[in-house]
Amino acid sequence: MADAEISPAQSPSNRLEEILDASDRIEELSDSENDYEDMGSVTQEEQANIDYLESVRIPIIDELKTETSEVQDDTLEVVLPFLEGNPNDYPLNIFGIPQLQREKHIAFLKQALGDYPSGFALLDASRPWLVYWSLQGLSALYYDISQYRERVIHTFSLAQHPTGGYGGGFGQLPHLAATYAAILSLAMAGEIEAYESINRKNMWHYLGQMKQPDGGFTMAAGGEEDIRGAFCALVVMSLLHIPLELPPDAPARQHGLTSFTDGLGEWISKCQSFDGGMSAAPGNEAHGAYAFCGLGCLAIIGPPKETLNKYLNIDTLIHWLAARQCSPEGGYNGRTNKLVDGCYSHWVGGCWSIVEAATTSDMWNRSALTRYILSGCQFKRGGLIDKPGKRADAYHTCYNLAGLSATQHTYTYEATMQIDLGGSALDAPYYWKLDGVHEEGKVWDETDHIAEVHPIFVVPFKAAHACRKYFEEKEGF
Ligand SMILES: CC(C)=CCC/C(C)=C/CC/C(C)=C/COP(=O)(O)OP(=O)(O)O
Ligand SMILES: [Zn+2]
Repeated sequence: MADAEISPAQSPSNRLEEILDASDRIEELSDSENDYEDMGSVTQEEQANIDYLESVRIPIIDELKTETSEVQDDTLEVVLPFLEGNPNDYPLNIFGIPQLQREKHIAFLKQALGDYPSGFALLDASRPWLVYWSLQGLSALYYDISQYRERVIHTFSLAQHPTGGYGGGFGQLPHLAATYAAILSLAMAGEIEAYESINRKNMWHYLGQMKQPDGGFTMAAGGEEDIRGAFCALVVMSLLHIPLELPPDAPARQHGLTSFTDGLGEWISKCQSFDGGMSAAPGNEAHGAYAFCGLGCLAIIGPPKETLNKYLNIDTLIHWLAARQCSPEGGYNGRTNKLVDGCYSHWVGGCWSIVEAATTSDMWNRSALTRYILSGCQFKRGGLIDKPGKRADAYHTCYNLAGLSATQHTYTYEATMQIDLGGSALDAPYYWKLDGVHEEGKVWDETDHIAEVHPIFVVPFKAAHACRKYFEEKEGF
């Protein structure tokens, strides 16, 4: 037999080859062992070979383990029992998958809108997010949120900064993430009182301060410039019908920029990484949450078919997005070599509607994602989670449900007017239409049905549409 001693100088690929050889030979020999058994004998030499190969195979596999592969093994150990069985003992849908625990999730999100113990003071700056995640999660579950209208208006009237934009609460400096969550919450709460609580003129000036000479946006004055900034700003501008023209006091004007969209597509283009994904800022590691921000932003600037083709390499993007869907888990991870997590059901799963509006095909495994969410991400006491063993929170509840909604619906983008890429009126709220319920290969039944979620604004369609319409019909600020 060839010398199978493992030399430390061997490359991992040589070792891998050796494992595969060893495995093949063990299989061959095992087969022949069965044949010999049938014939009533197995040679001593064959048995020695089997024993030897078994003894070298295990150490080689151990040596190839890395920190990442071990965490991945640990993840499979917790996820697989949920995919193969029903450890939470939930009733099953007609496809044998745990049913959506709608009432428990509603109760969890209602609680998330209530009071918090003092230890949660650290989350104070994220208060707008807690409101948004909870309201959007409830809406996705078909729960009527109108009872929260007054509270939402009150909360955000206090969090609105006198110079524009929103902070985490009264007296806090404005931040684009808080501003994004506040505007989406107010759009969901709806009606004139909510819309009129927003100081749009100050918002225009505030956003003007965030616009950078290179085309991107910072998250706060003097803060980091990243793709979240661009997405948050464009979502707010589109929903509030903020003028595209930069305000006179915008610092970017001193660098020759006149419009909020000047240089924006080019800046987002630079965020596409070498592997096809999208990163927070040019040159960084690609991540699913940033991919959604980048694609969402391009889909607001103009029709995805035009903007994605103009600014991105769609082929490598599709390759990278598809590679985020984990096997055998079925859910998505956020970046290469990382773990499956229920929130990426939206951040990555939600990218497909935009990509499919620019291409045509159906390129992801909706039923595998559904299985992961329903089997692995429902917390026993309500709310949804990252993966089995984790605790529920409003963030994971909102984005698991948004991802589940994406698996169940198809959308179309129909621009009814010709849009100039450099100077559109950011009309995206009008152009996305619900195409229908996705039935092919479905593993969810009526008890698991989730409301449609706007593919870009991640609120109910009617909330995005009504808010934009209100401001479009209003004269001046
Ligand atoms: C609209 C808006 C403001 C969007 C922001 C979206 C968002 C969730 C950004 C987080 C991105 C990020 C690098 C997570 C890594 O976390 P990790 O290292 O804990 O997780 P991982 O291992 O899954 O990458
Ligand atoms: Zn997560």
